[in-house]
Amino acid sequence: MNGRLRFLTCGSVDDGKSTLIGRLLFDTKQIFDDQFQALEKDSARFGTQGAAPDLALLVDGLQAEREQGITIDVAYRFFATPERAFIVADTPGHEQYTRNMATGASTADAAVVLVDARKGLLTQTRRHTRIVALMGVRQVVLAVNKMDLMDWSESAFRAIADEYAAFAQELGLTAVQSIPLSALTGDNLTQSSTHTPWYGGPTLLQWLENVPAGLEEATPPLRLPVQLVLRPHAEFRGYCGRIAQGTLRPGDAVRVLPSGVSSTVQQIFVGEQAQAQAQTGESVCITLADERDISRGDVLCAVDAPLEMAEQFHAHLLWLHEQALIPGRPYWLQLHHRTVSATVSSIRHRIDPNSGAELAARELQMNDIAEVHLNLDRPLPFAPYAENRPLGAFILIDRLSNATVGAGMLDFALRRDHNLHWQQLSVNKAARAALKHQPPRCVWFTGLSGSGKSTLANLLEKRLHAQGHHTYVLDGDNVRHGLNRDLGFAEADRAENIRRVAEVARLMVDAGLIVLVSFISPYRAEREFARSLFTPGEFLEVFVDTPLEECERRDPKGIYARARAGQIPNFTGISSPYELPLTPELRLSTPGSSPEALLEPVLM
Ligand SMILES: Nc1ncnc2c1ncn2[C@@H]1O[C@H](COP(=O)(O)OS(=O)(=O)O)[C@@H](OP(=O)(O)O)[C@H]1O
Ligand SMILES: Nc1ncnc2c1ncn2[C@@H]1O[C@H](COP(=O)(O)OP(=O)(O)O)[C@@H](O)[C@H]1O
Repeated sequence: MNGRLRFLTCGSVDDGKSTLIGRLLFDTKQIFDDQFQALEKDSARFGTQGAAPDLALLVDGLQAEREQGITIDVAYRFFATPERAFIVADTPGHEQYTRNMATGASTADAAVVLVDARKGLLTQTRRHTRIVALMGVRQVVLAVNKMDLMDWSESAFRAIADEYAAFAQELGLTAVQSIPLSALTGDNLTQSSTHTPWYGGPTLLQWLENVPAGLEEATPPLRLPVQLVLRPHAEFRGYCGRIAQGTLRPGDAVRVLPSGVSSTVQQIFVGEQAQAQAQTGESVCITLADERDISRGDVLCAVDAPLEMAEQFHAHLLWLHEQALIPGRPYWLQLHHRTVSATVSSIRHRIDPNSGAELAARELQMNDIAEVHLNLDRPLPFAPYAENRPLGAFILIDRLSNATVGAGMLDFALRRDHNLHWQQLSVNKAARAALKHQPPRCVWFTGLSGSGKSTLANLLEKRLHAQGHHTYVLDGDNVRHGLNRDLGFAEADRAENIRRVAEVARLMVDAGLIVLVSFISPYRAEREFARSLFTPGEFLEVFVDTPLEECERRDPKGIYARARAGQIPNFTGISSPYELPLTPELRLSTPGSSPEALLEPVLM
């Protein structure tokens, strides 16, 4: 046996993926008799192949069944020949295809890229190959399918194979094999074809049986990301996870990251069994000689070769959501088993899937691939994806909907943060606030233009000032003339606008001030980010709740009239969204009340 091979299939819809997997299962005798009889019946009713069994129905049928139940991103099928066992990631071909494909590719040893011989290479072929290469899959086979419809033309095959080889070479895929085949007839799939005397290479199955498997290095040093801490009773504390690299033996000295504390491995369990050794790819539960504070997301490393830690990265990112990626907007980032807050600080460039050209981009749309700079809210242990997939692969999650919106690969740490250390200052926030005899606060007014944010913030400042408090008002109109002069009103600009203002407000609160912020701040994501910069109780969100009609009626700057006349694009409430605050500390409904009356409870 050549060990187990994990592979995935990809290509455009209708290239014959289901038929190909169906035929592989069928020809390697993975299909039970009763399934085959059902298939013959279904083929007569729904099939596209006349009286012959339609093997695509086998896969599609299972898929339909699956889609009725819980949604599974990727289904894994198992089959085996005397030579090898296989796990094929079947990535359903609907609109979430790219996401599923990326998930499948992240654990695959090899990829089968299908093309329709009649169509040749398409954008989708190139995009998928790019993702496969990006995800670190080095073994790629091009299955030139439907050769029967091209009369087994050698020249047609060569043209496609040569074009693909040149493309693959650019991506660093040097060992690409192209195979002329027909998934429908089975030619060159599991049996050598009599139609291609000019082809001397392997069948697809031979290629799959012989291609090298295994990705992660089994060589030291040890890296074990902790997935779970087991504490069934007071005497036992086990740390469980899958070894990402290296070997592990009782007595080994380990260092825990990020904390840096060290200890010695006491016992290693694989399942219920105590073992003398475990290595890369094995799921283990270990105990340590000392009581250490270790939690999910920590990484155990060889004591003398700990992982690098960083919080700023150069990375490749695949965007997976209809809602565009907005630089500066905070997302959750999950790296091995740790979740932290992160922003894309800049999009270096987007990559053209066809040519590989580097294109300028301010946002990323669904299925875009880009190189970006990432900013995490704290340093994490990591390895470049090219060196170790489990320690360099991350996903981005929307903070409000919890949807996975991006998948990426860390390339390297940006050295900048290594030279930057928080200055330990002896006069701190508490000392500054004490001198001012006030608790520092950030009062964040949000609402439509004309809702009354500035009026209320100004009045509140006047009152606080009269009481002897130290205050400052940050107002959209003013800040946009200076610090944020470079920003407009597109979604990405507004996100950056609020990010900067939130950071400024944090500095002012750190200075001991009561800061009153008055910005439309239409997106929940940015308001939540602002909140996250402060300690609990320090940040007060005040929703100035005035209906759009009332704001339009007031129109103190005549701005709504111009927006309605089509003179102002992306106008909040008209052609750009305002996401209502869900749980503000305070909601002030302004129609029918004076600003003084509204602020009375705040000042008591
Ligand atoms: N397209 C568009 N949409 C909304 N508002 C616009 C726009 N263009 C200019 N203005 C004027 O800019 C003020 C809002 O700026 P903000 O920085 O508060 O906006 S945001 O928080 O970034 O959404 C806002 O001022 P306020 O009326 O004080 O809210 C408007 O006068
Ligand atoms: N209860 C109220 N609170 C605040 N403003 C009010 C209220 N009632 C009427 N207004 C009027 O609404 C307008 C709000 O404008 P402004 O404070 O500049 O809003 P924003 O800063 O949200 O754009 C002002 O003309 C103000 O006099």
